[in-house]
Amino acid sequence: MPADSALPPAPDIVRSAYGTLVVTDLAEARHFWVDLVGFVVTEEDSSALYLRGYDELTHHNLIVRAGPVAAAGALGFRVRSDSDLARAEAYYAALGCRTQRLPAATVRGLGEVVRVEDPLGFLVEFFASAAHPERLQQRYDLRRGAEVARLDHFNISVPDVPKAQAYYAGLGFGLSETIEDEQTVYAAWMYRKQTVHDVAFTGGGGPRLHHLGFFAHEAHSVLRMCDILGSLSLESHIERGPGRHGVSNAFYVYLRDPDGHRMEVYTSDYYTGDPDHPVLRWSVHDPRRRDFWANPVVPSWYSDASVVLDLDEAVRPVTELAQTAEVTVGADGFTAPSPAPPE
Ligand SMILES: O=S(=O)(O)c1ccc(O)c(O)c1
Ligand SMILES: [Fe+2]
Repeated sequence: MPADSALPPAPDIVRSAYGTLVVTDLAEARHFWVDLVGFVVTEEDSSALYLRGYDELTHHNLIVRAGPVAAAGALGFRVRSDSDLARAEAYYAALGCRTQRLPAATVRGLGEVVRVEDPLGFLVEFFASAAHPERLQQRYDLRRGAEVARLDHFNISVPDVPKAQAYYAGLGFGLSETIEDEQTVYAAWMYRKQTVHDVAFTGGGGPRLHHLGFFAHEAHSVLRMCDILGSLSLESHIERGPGRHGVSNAFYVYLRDPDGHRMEVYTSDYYTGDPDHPVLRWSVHDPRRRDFWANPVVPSWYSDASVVLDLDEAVRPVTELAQTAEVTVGADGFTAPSPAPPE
């Protein structure tokens, strides 16, 4: 990767805005994401759903589209202006990445989009303009399920966390929290909007999408989501939690959709907008880091993630973890952690 100084200016990314999931049964997926979780349908046709949360003022936070293999498609970032689309093309070309400029409305509800295979192997899309559907922020009468407000973050599984951290730092992302020891950074959380993260890295085989994090305003929405699934004997969709994260301080639950794609209902993290915002570094030996009450992290949360597509819709090969695995070191409630080093 060329030194940052040799690169043209990076696009000005405002926030993580939408994820794209390929599902093998669209009707089954619609039941999960719309009927159960409660997303609003902005538009739909026989091949795709365009879904948004109740706070989202652009066209969608999630595209769910039918395909032969369950996989993650593009991760969508909002950029500040149209000129950032040209910046994105030049920036990624200088990184040696394949890019495409898509005419307006190629991605439903958006203006022109620059689609890129990024250096970590993920498909990302940059958009500056979007349609504004009906504003639903105060339509409490319509809210259902987890009452999802908007997309909050992408969590990606990567074989080399420091490489991912350096790449996103080059895009101007701030660092809010890490999990580390003297030898390794096991996970990191980075942001453009002024909260804990727009993107986070989980050490593991990659490129894979670990989860899409969706913000809800109230902790009771996390609990209500779990109660709804229990009432319907669909508790198998609940993978991890509910609980309180150590990192981010958010209250959370993780669900798996019918194809195994992971989503998080996430609420109550914190502000990171000051220029000197200090990084919070967690010891990998601290059992409270991933669940503040030290409830165990289930093994599947570390092992499972969604494969990702490239510009040609082919599934990307997965490179195995290239650093020490957190589960072999950390206190996760299911492995005997190695003794903490002497103080
Ligand atoms: O499990 S962690 O506390 O590390 C965590 C923190 C924030 C997240 O969004 C997440 O998915 C996981
Ligand atoms: Fe998350």
